[in-house]
Amino acid sequence: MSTPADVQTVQARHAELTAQVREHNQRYYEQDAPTISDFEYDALARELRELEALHPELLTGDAPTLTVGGRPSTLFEKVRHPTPMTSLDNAFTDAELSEFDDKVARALNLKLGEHTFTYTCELKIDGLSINLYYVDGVLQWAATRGDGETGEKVTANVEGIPGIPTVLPGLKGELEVRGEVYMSRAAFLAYNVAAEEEGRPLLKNPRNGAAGALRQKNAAETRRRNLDVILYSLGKRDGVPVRSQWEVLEWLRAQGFAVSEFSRRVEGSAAAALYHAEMTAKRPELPFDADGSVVKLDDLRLQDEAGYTSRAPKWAIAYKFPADQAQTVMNDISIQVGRTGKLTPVAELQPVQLEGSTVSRATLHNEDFIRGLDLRVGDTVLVHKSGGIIPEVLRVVLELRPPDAVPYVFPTHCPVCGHTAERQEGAAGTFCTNPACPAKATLRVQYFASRDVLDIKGLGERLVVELVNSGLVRDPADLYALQPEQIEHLAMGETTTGAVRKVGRKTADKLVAEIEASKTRELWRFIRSLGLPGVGEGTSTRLARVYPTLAALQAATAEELARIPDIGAATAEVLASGLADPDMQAFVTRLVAAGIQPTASADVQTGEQLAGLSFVITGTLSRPRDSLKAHLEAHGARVGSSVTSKTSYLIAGEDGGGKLSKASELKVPILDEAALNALLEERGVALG
Ligand SMILES: NC(=O)c1ccc[n+]([C@@H]2O[C@H](COP(=O)([O-])OP(=O)(O)OC[C@H]3O[C@@H](n4cnc5c(N)ncnc54)[C@H](O)[C@@H]3O)[C@@H](O)[C@H]2O)c1
Ligand SMILES: [Zn+2]
Repeated sequence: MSTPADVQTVQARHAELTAQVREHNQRYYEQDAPTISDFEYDALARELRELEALHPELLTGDAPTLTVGGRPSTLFEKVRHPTPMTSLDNAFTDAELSEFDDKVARALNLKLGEHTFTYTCELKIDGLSINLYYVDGVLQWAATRGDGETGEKVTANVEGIPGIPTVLPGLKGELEVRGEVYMSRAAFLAYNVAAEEEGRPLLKNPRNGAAGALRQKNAAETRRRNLDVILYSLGKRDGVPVRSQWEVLEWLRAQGFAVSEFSRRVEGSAAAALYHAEMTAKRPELPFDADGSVVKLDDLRLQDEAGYTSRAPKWAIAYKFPADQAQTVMNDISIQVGRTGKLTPVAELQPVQLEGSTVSRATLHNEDFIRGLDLRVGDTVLVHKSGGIIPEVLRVVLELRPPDAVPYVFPTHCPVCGHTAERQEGAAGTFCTNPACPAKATLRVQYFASRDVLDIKGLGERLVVELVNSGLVRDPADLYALQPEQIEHLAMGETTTGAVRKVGRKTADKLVAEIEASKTRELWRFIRSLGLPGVGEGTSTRLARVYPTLAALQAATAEELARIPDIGAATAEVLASGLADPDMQAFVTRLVAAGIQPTASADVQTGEQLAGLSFVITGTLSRPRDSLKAHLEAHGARVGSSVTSKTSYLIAGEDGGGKLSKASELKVPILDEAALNALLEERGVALG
């Protein structure tokens, strides 16, 4: 018998949990911005379900335990799913999986212990569900799950995702194909590396990256995230000859849909548990984030017979993986100084096992990241592996904070050289202000020589440290003055017995030859080597298309730079001031004096030499305007009819008229015919 006091606490706890689950649902499904991890969420939802099972009188019709997902966003057109999209119930142990097996038997009125079901086991991909709707074999729309009844139409955002055929020849009637849109770990990590380098916000995790990309209106950003899809089930399926889940997967594959290679058909729930154990072991090396396996009754007829609860099928269960996060103590925060002089804080952790490896450090990105988490030395923290690879601090376990822990004060001086460190306007990072900081010099030279920049073979990290420490090299331009006799006696590393290994004459000769050969690398590599904030491979390539030499780039103004596609006004400002910096000017001058001779970028192909440029033509020229227009367009340029701030050049013949004043007002450079011909020649475009 429960006392009134018990009833009150149960009611209070129920109300509290209901409010929490509702709030986290909204953050997760509607705002794509969860504030707790899935494991913490699952624990809350589970407690709530258990409470409701014990006290069914607490259960109301609008309980979050009975609903699916969140409200569809008003940003998108809404669409009703022909058949509802459901969620999945969870299991966390082998015992719970076996309970599920019994429940299925009961739902089918079979005697316990006298059945062995065939199951199809799949990975539960951590992405966003999608419904693809076809009529007579033609894709009509793609929609998110939304609240299960009504989703958001995101057809344009799935275009270009490999593995979604838009036409299925020979099919009549209605078809719904369901699956998961996700960001692969590789795409996620690549996105974040570029974002960090270019100063854009980082993605929290692949599922967030996919959800954000699918549910937004900027198609360019969606493409940038390189989404993938895996399809795994059918809703309406007029005329599709399948009798089992396994046949559904085979049919989908035969139609050209992207299908998982990790699925398996097994006999009995013990074999399903084995599949789960195998996948748990495989998890760290999967190409995508997965949060469990899904065990589905294979026979579609039996599925129909078993039926659904209000939110999930009775014939399938999500068997969740154990937590991929760990709790540990942060002993200290250390500071690393990077190539740009950026001070990066790093969490020094009490070593902890996480997904098969020992984690003892995690990047903390910058001062704001630490402040956002209110991270203090001595705190207990939750860590996980971002993209399955990079250790990251998720949050502080506040209940375990030592009473004497104080807020972290970010250093005001460079830990390597002792000069002042400052935060720059508009940037998240704090930078060492000493242009001659040895940490910077070493990393700048290492960066310059690295494979993605000048690609100088044989110039390893250790050797660069020696070159900087011996005073031979203070910046990358010094490399070009090196002589073999200066290098041959330097240490290059240790032998297996611990003795110092010298460079030696032969290697020194080879290295000097490699350095010499790098003088004619593609221009974009030299642009990238300048280490301008926010300039990765993409931006370097775009800049190399517009500016034929480093000197031309150096003279670029912010207005000019802002005209280049994908470079915004803010980036243009940062670039222009970076280029105008006296140290940068001196460095470029020294590079040029060292005799570099950059070649046109290899990715510029015939037909693309003028890509990124937009022209307006005015006045009378020596050739017909139409033919000039066609010629420019044939090489990738755009030719507009009126001068705007995005126009790269105004080509002016005799009697240019009003467009000339417009161009000078907007500071658009004006080319006469001779200047145009010079530009074309520079780009390797025939005069036409
Ligand atoms: N962190 C938070 O604040 C928060 C809040 C709400 C929900 N969540 C998380 O969201 C999930 C619960 O949401 P849910 O309702 O989408 O249920 P679910 O993710 O547990 O299961 C249903 C979904 O699994 C997906 N799925 C992936 N692979 C599948 C496969 N092979 N076969 C069938 N389905 C497959 C489908 O999209 C389906 O809709 C949990 O992981 C939960 O932790 C987290
Ligand atoms: Zn310094």
